[in-house]
Amino acid sequence: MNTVLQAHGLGKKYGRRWALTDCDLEVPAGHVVGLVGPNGAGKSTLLNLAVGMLTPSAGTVEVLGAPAGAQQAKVGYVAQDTPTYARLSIADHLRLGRRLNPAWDESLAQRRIQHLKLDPKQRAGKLSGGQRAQLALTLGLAKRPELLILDEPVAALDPLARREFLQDLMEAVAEQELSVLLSSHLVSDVERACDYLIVLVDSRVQVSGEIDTLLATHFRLTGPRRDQKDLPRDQHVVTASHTDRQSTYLIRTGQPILDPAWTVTQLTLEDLVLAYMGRDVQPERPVLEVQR
Ligand SMILES: Nc1ncnc2c1ncn2[C@@H]1O[C@H](COP(=O)(O)OP(=O)(O)OP(=O)(O)O)[C@@H](O)[C@H]1O
Repeated sequence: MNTVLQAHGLGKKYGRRWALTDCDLEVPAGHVVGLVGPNGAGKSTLLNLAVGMLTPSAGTVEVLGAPAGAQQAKVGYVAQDTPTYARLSIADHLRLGRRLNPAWDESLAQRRIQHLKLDPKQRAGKLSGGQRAQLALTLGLAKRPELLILDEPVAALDPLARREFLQDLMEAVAEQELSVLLSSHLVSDVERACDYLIVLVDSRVQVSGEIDTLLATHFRLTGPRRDQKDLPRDQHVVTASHTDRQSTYLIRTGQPILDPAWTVTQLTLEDLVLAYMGRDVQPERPVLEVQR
């Protein structure tokens, strides 16, 4: 697999408290990857380590084949609070982008600002939260990076702006060789824009893989009560719940489910994400990567 980001045993400590511990993760090239996980899972810490804004307390992280932070011209980053310079105008921001980035795409930047109906003379400090996010996202896209890292990029946008932004992002990916890693709490946004999913809980990757493959290999089985140990070995249990008479399993398998006792239903992406987010962090049988 061609990767744009690789973390091995990665950890970050703030004072005496670990924010991320022993994290192993690979992000494949050529995808829009959605990084999903509960609050405090370590997503922002991981992304900050990946762009070199933080230094690891343990382990390593490589981006585009080099230590994090060494490829700044090729990596675009929009942090969670979409920081901009309050006293600089939008036009100043674009000027700065042009000066600092060798591959700067001025026409893309101008087009987006115009389309967003933003006044180039307006200072960033006077923009609304959503407009500021759009400015930061415009700078990230116009940099024409090889890897664009976005920490909750659409959180401050209204639903229409969110949809348009994700559309722009997908177009940019289709037009150029761009890989994207974005964190989000909104599964619907991940579903719309991403083709690859990573679920991170407590610094651990619970599942990762192409979304189509994940959806084709995860099922809900409902039927008469049955012990987990009586399931076929190729059926990896993600979650299980039982009543006196009935069992419900959420399983991963690459094999057909032949047992007629089960009612088999397909999962939505939200079902799948919630199942992995809600279960114990250390699975009985590790379910790390789903491949066909
Ligand atoms: N500057 C900091 N100082 C101390 N602890 C921190 C700091 N930043 C994050 N943490 C802690 O590290 C852990 C991981 O935080 P992080 O922000 O990486 O999680 P996250 O997955 O991005 O969460 P969210 O989805 O809420 O944004 C949390 O327990 C958080 O309290």
